[in-house]
Amino acid sequence: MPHTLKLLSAAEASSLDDELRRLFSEAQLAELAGFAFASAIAAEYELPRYARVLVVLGAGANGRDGMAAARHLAAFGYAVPILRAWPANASSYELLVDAVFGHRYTPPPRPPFAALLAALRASAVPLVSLDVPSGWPVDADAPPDGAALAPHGLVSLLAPKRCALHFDGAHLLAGRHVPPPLAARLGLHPPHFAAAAPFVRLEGLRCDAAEGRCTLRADALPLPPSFSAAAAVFSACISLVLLAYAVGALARSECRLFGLLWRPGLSHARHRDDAATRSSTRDAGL
Ligand SMILES: NC(=O)C1=CN([C@@H]2O[C@H](COP(=O)(O)OP(=O)(O)OC[C@H]3O[C@@H](n4cnc5c(N)ncnc54)[C@H](O)[C@@H]3O)[C@@H](O)[C@H]2O)[C@@H](O)CC1
Repeated sequence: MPHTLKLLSAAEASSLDDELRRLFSEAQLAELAGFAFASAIAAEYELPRYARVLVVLGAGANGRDGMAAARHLAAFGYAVPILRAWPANASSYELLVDAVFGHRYTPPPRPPFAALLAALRASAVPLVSLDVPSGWPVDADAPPDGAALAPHGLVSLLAPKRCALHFDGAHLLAGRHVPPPLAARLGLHPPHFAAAAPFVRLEGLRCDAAEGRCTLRADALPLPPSFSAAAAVFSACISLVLLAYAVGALARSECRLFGLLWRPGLSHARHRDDAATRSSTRDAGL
């Protein structure tokens, strides 16, 4: 069964924020999102290929979480400098991280952000956006125009936003700190995350803008623990049966090779023949 992802509108994303702010402090939210974002980036943009990273921050919570992600990326071994302005050597970086706007952006961009988005758009360095590609209208039914950012990757936070319908690059989902009862109440329906991973790659994702939904191919998701345990037991049983069969076949072929094939009927017959031979030999006085 394919898994249908819940896509949040800007209003639904804001309600989720309000719920989370009742449960966590701002600092906790930043750390949880920052670590999850950084872990997803590190998995998709591995060291040493993407060692030099430029994280571009906005003034809202998306920028705050981007700052925390930058700190975690630095702890993972990436080189993430702290700069006050767009650097002259931006093209020498190996990865750009867009944490300018999240789901509370309303177009069009005001100065100085219009110039910043244009610089990000013009760069040939791979770009990954956090939660929302900055400048994309969150609830848009149509794909963004040609002047919008075209990120290589998108790491959605907690649930993809509606505009993700129009994104067809590498898509990951980060953050699993929505308590399950709250996720159920909001109908978030998150996919299964592997073990303790704070993110999941949305491989096999198919978004249909006309239907207004994104589905994940069932076989592309990590299996829930109960399924993987059952699968492990099942495959162990199959392996044992095959092994036993192979050992039996090998033993039979070895026996044949040395003329030792044991067949109950045959061995009894031989035994009888031997006994008959012995008694006739005795009778004959030999
Ligand atoms: N850590 C967590 O668990 C959570 C983090 N969240 C993050 O917080 C983000 C939402 O944060 P915010 O509500 O602060 O909003 P944003 O981070 O989207 O930024 C809003 C900021 O951008 C400015 N802005 C909006 N439109 C603009 C325009 N046209 N031109 C110039 N400036 C503009 C606003 O004045 C405000 O300062 C989410 O996208 C997500 O990244 C939230 O989803 C809540 C949960």
